Amino acid sequence: MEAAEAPNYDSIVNRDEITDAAAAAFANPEQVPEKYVRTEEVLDGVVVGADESYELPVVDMARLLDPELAPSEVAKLGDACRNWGFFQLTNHGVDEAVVQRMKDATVQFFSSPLDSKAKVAVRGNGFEGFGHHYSRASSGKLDWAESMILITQPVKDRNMEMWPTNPPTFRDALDVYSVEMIGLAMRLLGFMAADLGVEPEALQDAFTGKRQSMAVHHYPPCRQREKVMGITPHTDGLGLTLLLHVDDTPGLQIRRGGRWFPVRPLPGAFVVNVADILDVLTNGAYASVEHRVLPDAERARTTVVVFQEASVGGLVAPLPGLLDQQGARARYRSIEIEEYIKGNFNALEQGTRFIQSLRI
Ligand SMILES: O=C(O)CCC(=O)C(=O)O
Ligand SMILES: [Fe+2]
Repeated sequence: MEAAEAPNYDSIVNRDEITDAAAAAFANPEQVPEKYVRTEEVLDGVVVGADESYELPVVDMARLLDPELAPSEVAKLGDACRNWGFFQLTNHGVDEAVVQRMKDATVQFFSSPLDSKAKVAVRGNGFEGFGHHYSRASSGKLDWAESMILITQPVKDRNMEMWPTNPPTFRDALDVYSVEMIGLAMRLLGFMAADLGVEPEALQDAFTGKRQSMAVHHYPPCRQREKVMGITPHTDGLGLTLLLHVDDTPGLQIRRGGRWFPVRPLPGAFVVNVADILDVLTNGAYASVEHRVLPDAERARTTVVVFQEASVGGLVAPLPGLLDQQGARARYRSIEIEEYIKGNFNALEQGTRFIQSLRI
């Protein structure tokens, strides 16, 4: 593979270790150390309340796979990707045992003592390992969460010394899960292609053999919810994101028209979202939308998130087939994937959005 197709995620992200002090803070939901206090950010934007009825898009994989029901379900999928950038996916067809093993291993990993988790702690400017999520240099504040990030595919890109051995089931659970998620992503991309009016391969090829990384997040409860952020508002920088709720604790919020819409997790569903590269591939037809996490006051929340990278011939660019078919002009300029990854992480740290700078 050419160098341009295997971007290096290290040295471009800044992640803080989970120190003894951080672990102690997370274990005490009553008190919030100054390093985590960011009330102004939390209160930026109205949260749509439980009293207002709204329906986040739900897409049913069983209907997508049914030839009779597919056309209307593909339209629903397309509508979700264009107008929300997010949907919940029901009847996803992923082996329940695989999902359960991943959930169990994740819960066991986070409930083990800090010195055990710290065996795979982030190192230097490393992207992978156990630590805080990305730190925003500009604010100096930290997210109220502990996260572990790993590169999972292709297998040759794995950094096995960063893969936990405790619990002993973790590595195998993740290995099997990561393969299932590629399959799920490819099926979804086929239906997205149908919505976009291009051949399935036109979109799927952009993801085939590309990198997959994953994050497991644990958001401890916090009684002073208005003070802390579980994850800073951001858009996802890669292609497609597949999120699994390990429990039924809510916390994820999606920005729409200046307001935050809480996701009400449906039992057994995945939350799928369009990330920045898919926004570019579709020439802006699909929207990569800002989201954040607020921790719950009472209950911990744990998620497993898979990120699929994409590029076309080493470039992040609108799909040529899509532009031809629409006779449209490109809304984004093309950029090499390596350069894109660097720019994206840099922008994330500064609190800006890299794909804005690619707009023509
Ligand atoms: O845990 C969540 O609900 C969201 C995580 C997320 O946005 C991310 O990892 O990019
Ligand atoms: Fe995200």
